[in-house]
Amino acid sequence: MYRLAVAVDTPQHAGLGDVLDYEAADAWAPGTLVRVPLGKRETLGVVWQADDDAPDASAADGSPVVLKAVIEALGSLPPLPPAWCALVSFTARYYQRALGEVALSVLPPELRKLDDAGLLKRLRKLDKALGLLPPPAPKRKRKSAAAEVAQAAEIATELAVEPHDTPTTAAEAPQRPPLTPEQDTVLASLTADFNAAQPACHLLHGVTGSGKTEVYLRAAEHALSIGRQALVLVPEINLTPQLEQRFAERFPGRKLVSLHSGLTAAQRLQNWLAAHLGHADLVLGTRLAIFCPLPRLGLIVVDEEHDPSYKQQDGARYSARDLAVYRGRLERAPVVLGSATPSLESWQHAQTGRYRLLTMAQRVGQGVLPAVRIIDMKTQPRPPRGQEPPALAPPLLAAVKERIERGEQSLLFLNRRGFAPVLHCTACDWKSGCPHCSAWRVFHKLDRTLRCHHCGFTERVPRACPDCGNQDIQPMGRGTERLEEQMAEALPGARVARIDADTTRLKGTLEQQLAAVHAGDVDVLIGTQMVTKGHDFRRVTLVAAVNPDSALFTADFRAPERLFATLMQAGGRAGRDAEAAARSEMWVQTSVPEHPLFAALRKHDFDAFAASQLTERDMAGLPPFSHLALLRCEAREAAVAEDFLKAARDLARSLLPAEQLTDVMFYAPVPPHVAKVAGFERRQMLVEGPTRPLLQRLLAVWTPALPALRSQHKGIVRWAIDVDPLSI
Ligand SMILES: Nc1ncnc2c1ncn2[C@@H]1O[C@H](COP(=O)(O)OP(=O)(O)OP(=O)(O)O)[C@@H](O)[C@H]1O
Ligand SMILES: [Zn+2]
Repeated sequence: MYRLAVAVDTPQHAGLGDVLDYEAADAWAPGTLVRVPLGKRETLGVVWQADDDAPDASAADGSPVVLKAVIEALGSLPPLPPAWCALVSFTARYYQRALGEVALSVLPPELRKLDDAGLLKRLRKLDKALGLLPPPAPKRKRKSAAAEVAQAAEIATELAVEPHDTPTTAAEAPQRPPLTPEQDTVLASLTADFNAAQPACHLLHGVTGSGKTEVYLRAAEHALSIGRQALVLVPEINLTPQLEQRFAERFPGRKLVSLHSGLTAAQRLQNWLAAHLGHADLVLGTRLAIFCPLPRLGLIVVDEEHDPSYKQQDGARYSARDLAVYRGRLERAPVVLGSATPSLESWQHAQTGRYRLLTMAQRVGQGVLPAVRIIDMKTQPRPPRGQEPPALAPPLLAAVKERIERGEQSLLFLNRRGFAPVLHCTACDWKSGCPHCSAWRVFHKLDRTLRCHHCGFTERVPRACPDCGNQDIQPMGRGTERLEEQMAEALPGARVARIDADTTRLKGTLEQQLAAVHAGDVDVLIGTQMVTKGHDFRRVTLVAAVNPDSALFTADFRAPERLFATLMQAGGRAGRDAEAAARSEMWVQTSVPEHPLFAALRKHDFDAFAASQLTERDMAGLPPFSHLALLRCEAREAAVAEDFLKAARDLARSLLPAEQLTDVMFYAPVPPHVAKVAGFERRQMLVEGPTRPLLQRLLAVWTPALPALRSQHKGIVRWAIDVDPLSI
């Protein structure tokens, strides 16, 4: 019998250690999926280590330990590669989570339901879909570890590593535009790096419309041409269909799969299998795709690398962008981080030479960036008493009308969905608060509901004020739904459309709506962030940020960086067609026009903006000049949450060696932006270390001590550590 150390998803902080030992008749290779008993359940695990030499274990007191037996190995599947195990180990360690939790959470959920026979069926189905010969039926009984390893290797070679004969000849040669000189330079630098002993991480800083996607396509083409696989990450699911289409057109006859949360469980498993077995040449996906095993990985692209959605916001709060850099090093694959507005972290790495900076400063063709107009809302004429100001200042409305007359499109960006962010009573000043959260409930007019965007609590809009019975309750402020209504009124005859999370709930609607925009069936498009990223709109010549200020008035030190990126991205949707570029405009309505970010925006000067922000960060000792972790917790009562955080701080101080006590800074526990959600008070405490290793050393001793501390603080319902937190 063999002893296998297996990673299983034990409850968080159960104190069971990282892996559990089981016995098996075969020494299954590390990375093999197994079904094992856990308590009364049967669960999926990943073999982490197989020990040939220690069949009889004994406890510290000398009595033999009785190990539970592995129920079944999913031997039809080649083991997950060592690089996958290494990436998962690193993620667990760095982000302070249990190994098994990370390992299991990044596998397709469908795998948990399958036994080996079921898995074999899926594999057969996949082979049939790909027109491949069925794999040899793996022997169920294995005789020795050596035979097992040999067989695994055999299966791996047969299934995974051999490139498959794909009917490339039948496919029409795709159209490839000749590269611009900038693209050419960038690409030469990238392709040269494929031969490097240790390929670099590249930061591709290319203005919007400079043709970054074309660079990704060519780099992927190079990777494929040398028999490797390419992994391309995008921030949002809604960008995958478009990119998928561009890649599919460019690589006819190649197998391309996508991985994102919008797929059905069965699709996700199929695509993951195709990648893991090496059948897929290209994998396109959102952040979860960073964990997709790829036996021939040769290139990782992270598009819009600055985008916050690369950070997972629950469970293991990993940054897929940062893990891409790590994975590239691990698997010796070049990494390309692309953005028109890189994160200041990546930008700083490029300045210090840790990343290789590649620049594309010109738009493709004769394209120029839109002229930026900042409207000072303080100087706009005041509306009559009791009325709200119009959504668009008069000069902006006139500019939109002009576009409509010319048959051009305008895009109005408002990052707030619903009709109005709050309803209020004109008599007693009642407001539509959420009873469970410290937030307003948003008025959605279409279905006449009040909805909390934090806990989901939804009610019909009351006919009269719940407090005083007054019938006159009014919307305050403006969301996309209301903006759409107001634009339809202000622009009679215009075709106004709206794209946000509410209009795109049904599968396929987003694609339809975008197609209508591309086809020119829309004059004025209203949307949230969703429409500002990545889209290659050819008819848009005016983009307006209707109310961007709210993004600035938060305590988060990244607020200006984020708003600048959002506005640059949004502006980047205008004038993408060279012919119309010269008359394209980006309008910004703000009551703080003096903010330096608007001056930089007007000049499209990312470098200057980044330099000034970095100086401020350096002076304030904020990232990237320091490293942060955030301890969050929730309790019914705020005092309980605060006491826990204070106790955790004292504990951390006691764990730090005396000479480092002054290096690590603990901020006071504070409520986050929304302090109460679904009835629980949230509090958080920021820990700041001068270097990553120092902070990591503290976390490595601190986190394991927190479960015991929590049990002394009875009211704590949840706690978690967020390493490199993005929103504070
Ligand atoms: N070498 C080229 N010759 C002609 N057209 C090109 C070339 N490269 C890219 N294009 C076209 O230019 C447009 C903009 O390119 P692309 O979408 O790749 O820009 P981008 O840098 O990714 O922009 P964004 O950051 O705004 O998403 C696309 O329509 C693309 O097809
Ligand atoms: Zn709520």
